[in-house]
Amino acid sequence: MFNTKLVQELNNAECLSNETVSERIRHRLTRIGQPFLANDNISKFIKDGELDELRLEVEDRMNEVLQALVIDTQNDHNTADTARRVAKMFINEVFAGRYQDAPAITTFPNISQLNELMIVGPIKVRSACSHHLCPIMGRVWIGVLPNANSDLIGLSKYARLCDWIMNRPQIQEEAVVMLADELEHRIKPDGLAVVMEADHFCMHWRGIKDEQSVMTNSVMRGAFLENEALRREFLGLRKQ
Ligand SMILES: Nc1nc2c(ncn2[C@@H]2O[C@H](COP(=O)(O)OP(=O)(O)OP(=O)(O)O)[C@@H](O)[C@H]2O)c(=O)[nH]1
Repeated sequence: MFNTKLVQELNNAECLSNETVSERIRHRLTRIGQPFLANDNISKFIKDGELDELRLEVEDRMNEVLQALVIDTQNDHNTADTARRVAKMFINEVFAGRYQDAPAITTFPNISQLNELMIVGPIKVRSACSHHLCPIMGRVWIGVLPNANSDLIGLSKYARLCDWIMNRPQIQEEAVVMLADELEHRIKPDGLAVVMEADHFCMHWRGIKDEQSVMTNSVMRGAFLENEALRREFLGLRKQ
């Protein structure tokens, strides 16, 4: 049961407090025990206008990071505006999948009762690893085995969903599972397969500096798990 008096009191307390916007949002999340890990979406907890405030707060803190790196942002024309650019990039672009609602996905009934394997890909994916915030660049293939009761979604929506999931700090193993969960929930197919193949710049650019290695992982659900021939067909067609 919604306690309107309590909600009102909490809203009043928020208005009166000196909290920063990130503290306000964090308190809303912790109050109800909602996780806010790097690859969680928290859009439902952000009120109108607060994303602009959040961007300004990230800009301030990014400026502090640059100060701590002993970069003279006052006199260096190249970095004078870097904090603002980075904050905008994090909130509006590369981590937007944390702060924005899921893309609108129209579903269509499976009138023709399609029950054949369908493959979409390669879909280009871009993300950043949760450990170093270095880029991850890769490709995804999705296999769907619909049934008569499945909902069909438009082709472009596979790429939009990938974008939404990957525009967060991620690790690849969790990203494929998140993507599979979203697709399964929306399409309700008999089988679902997701394969991701990605370059991790935390390995290429820094650290071990291995240019060659690529990580490939997959999630197989339903018919793709039970039916080896179907799985082989999907993996074979993906290679082509
Ligand atoms: N399993 C997994 N590991 C990842 C992913 N992205 C980056 N990593 C790895 O995460 C690890 C972080 O390891 P740490 O040992 O804590 O960090 P580090 O000392 O900077 O590691 P080095 O990269 O070996 O220098 C590194 O081995 C990365 O290569 C991912 O998507 N999945």
